[in-house]
Amino acid sequence: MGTALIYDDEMTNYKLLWVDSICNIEVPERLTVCYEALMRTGLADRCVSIPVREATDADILLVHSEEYLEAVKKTPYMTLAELMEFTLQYGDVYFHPNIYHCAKLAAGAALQLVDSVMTGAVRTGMALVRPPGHHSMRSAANGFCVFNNVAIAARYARQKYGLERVLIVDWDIHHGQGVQYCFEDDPSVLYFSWHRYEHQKFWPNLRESDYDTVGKEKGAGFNINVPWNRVGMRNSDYLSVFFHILLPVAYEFCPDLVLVCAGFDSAIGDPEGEMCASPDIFAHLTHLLMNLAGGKLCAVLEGGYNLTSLPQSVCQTVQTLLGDPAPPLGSLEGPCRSALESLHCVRSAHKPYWSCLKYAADLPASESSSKHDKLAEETKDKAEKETVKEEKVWPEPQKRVCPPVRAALILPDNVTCPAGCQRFSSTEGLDPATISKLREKFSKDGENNSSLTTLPSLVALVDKMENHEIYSGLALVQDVSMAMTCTVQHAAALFQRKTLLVQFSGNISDKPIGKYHVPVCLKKGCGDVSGFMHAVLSLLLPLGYEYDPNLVLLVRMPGCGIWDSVWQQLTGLLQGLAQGHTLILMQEEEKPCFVPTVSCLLGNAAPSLASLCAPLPEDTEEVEKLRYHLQTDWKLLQTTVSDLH
Ligand SMILES: CC(O)(O)NCCCCN
Ligand SMILES: [Zn+2]
Repeated sequence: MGTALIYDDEMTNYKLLWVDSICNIEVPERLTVCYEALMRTGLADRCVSIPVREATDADILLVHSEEYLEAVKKTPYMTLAELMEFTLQYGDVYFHPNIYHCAKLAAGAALQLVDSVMTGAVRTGMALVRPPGHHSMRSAANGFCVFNNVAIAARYARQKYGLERVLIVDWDIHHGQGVQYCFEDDPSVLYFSWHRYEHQKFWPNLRESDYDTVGKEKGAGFNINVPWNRVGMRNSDYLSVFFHILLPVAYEFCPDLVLVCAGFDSAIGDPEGEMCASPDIFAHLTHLLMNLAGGKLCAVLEGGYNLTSLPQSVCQTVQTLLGDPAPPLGSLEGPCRSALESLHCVRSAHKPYWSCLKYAADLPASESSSKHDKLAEETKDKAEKETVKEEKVWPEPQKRVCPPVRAALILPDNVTCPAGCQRFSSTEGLDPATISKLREKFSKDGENNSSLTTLPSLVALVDKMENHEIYSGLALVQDVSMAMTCTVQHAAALFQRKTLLVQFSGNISDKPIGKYHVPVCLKKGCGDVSGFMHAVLSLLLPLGYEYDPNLVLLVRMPGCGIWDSVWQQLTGLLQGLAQGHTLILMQEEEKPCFVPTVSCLLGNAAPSLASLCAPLPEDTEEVEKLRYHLQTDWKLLQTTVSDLH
């Protein structure tokens, strides 16, 4: 299924009409540079273009009050002086005779996106809109926002499609307090936001933007605030929060739909965020959310004020929605101390509400309230001394080209090759010496068992992945451990190759734990979905991202007992690594589950898991023990400040 792109240049037809040094960054060019970039790169043509529509009064009243709507309705007829007067009652926002019209289009665009995803016309999509929405409240415009586009979309989706659970991920660098207020007592909408906070010294300076605001009454636990108390956060800081807070909670919440407040002022170069995450991080943030809710993901533009990193980030997001391989992120160095403090505080604040955080560490002693206020005082003094904003530079994101063959399969002759895949058996390009060497190395006691015949094809397949002719592969073989040994040895022999080998077997590994050997023994083996997903999200993914392999080898030993649904989630998630070069080895008898596996290799979303229950205590302790043991080597495994040595 396709990816929707919703945009209309009518939303560029309003702008600031007077001098205002706060609002002057919210310019029409924000939309035009994004749309032009999507056109120039050919990404727009690959999307399904869905027209905008005006949100109706009923749509807007899902979130806003009648008096507010009536007041905004008067703005098209106001003189300049009246517009300025009208604006004064709100914070950090401006009005224009045409902004009401554009605000209806922005909200309507989000609703069109929800409709096209929920009706199955497309699987995912992005709405390029302005004015943004996540600061606007029931009866107030705020922070360049007039109507709360995403909050309206969430209410609309729940009402029209009877959804039980909606996840809102707000990666804009500002706290969407309007969204928080809207759903803070509502357990059916989980709102996650990270935001520049600097101990309340950054706009909108709200005490309730801190990590200890977790939601009210029935909504307790369903509001997650991650404050960034320093600027300069990088890719590792963002990924740590996804691996150790958002993803475990999101999988436990098990949403029917994912809405993203896609603000890109969290990217490097933005004057508001002053962060250092590269535009291609949004390819990974998007990818990591795409296997939730059966892939139903709607991204709606919020902020983003650097006219270079904004379009780059938008293109990275759309290209991932289209299924192109995620770019390599280069060396990740682990979260900085301040990010680790925030991570630690958020996990401990939400410990009572989420079983995946049941074993999270308690609040660090330093977070006692007196320390909290003192720190706020200190930071205020520092923040008041106007710091000069240095000009940031960053490399143009790397071109992401999808290899001509999306999935190559090595199959026994009697197994049909599913549509969209290519049967692979050629050993062309392999010199005979290699083939005979494989034979003598792997043939046991002379018998010429047929699994020998697949080895040269496997070697040839790895070579074609190496030079990006093939995206991913799968082999149904007779002897999976021989195939594994051969593949690992060959891949290791290739220049500069790092192979992440993930092996699923029923029996316990005897080799000791090491930096490059991590046996995870779960009490019920791969059969326990929540224990398994816990290990994948908080151990395997961080390890894999930090290792940054060129190849991911997934080996399913016979009788490992892994559930197909979990196997598909894993296959989907791991395609964020190695530019999607995933090679799967399975025993021939496992034929029944190879078609759903192939579906994930083809970029289709994995089916949603059921809501995860608590992992077994033994399994959580096993994962925590491994994490603790390995985090000196692998910094992305850290989750508490005490982890810093
Ligand atoms: C949409 C948004 O979050 O980027 N708006 C930021 C407003 C900043 C006002 N100082
Ligand atoms: Zn913002």
